[in-house]
Amino acid sequence: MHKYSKEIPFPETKFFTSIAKLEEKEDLDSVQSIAFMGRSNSGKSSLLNALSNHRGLAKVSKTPGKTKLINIFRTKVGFNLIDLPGFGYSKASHKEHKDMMNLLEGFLNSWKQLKVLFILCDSQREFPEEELSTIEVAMEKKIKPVVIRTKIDKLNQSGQHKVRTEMEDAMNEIGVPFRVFYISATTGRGIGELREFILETLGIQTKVSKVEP
Ligand SMILES: Nc1nc2c(ncn2[C@@H]2O[C@H](COP(=O)(O)OP(=O)(O)OP(=O)(O)O)[C@@H](O)[C@H]2O)c(=O)[nH]1
Ligand SMILES: [Mg+2]
Repeated sequence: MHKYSKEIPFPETKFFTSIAKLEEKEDLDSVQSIAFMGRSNSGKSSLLNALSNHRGLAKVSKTPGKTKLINIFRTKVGFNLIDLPGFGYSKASHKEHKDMMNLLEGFLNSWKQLKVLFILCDSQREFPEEELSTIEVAMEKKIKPVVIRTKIDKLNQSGQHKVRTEMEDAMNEIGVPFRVFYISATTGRGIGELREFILETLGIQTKVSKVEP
């Protein structure tokens, strides 16, 4: 049994593989998995790097639509961190958007050991209806949906307050509470708390055993 402290929780997260289609998944979904979905440019790859404390792990880009494949990273304790392709970037055609949404839906339908679906949304943007429906879809499928409002460093106090209110309204709209994290991959805000949540949800022991003096 690996024992991690909260401060250094995902050491040795490594790139495992990429797949373009769900038909290629074979038994990749036989270990516990958490996935990150969200619009292009919402900060999925940046968050993965911040969580694993590994700057160059997932490719970060100023050009939206960088991550087109399902990128699978694996931690030493054997769980998958999945960087899903971003959707909804302006240059994508209608067909590309549809294909991407089908891929994401197929993912939710077929990935066996998916424990948490993180839905990322840039704090500077309004929370979209499509993401709200995704929360409901995940709940129906008994996958825990968790919203992550990213790039919180870009907002002042009143802006942050507005984002919190927006999420309260979203919960009222669907009538079921869900967990929300407010994070910044740039300053590290909320990252520790998020790590703790992930490890607890996956049942991975977070306490480091005391070494005898
Ligand atoms: N200020 C700030 N910028 C951020 C933060 N997280 C990401 N960014 C920036 O946002 C842009 C997009 O980040 P990515 O992590 O590549 O976004 P993505 O969701 O993986 O995008 P796709 O791969 O296109 O789907 C980059 O320019 C990042 O540097 C953050 O917490 N704060
Ligand atoms: Mg990306």
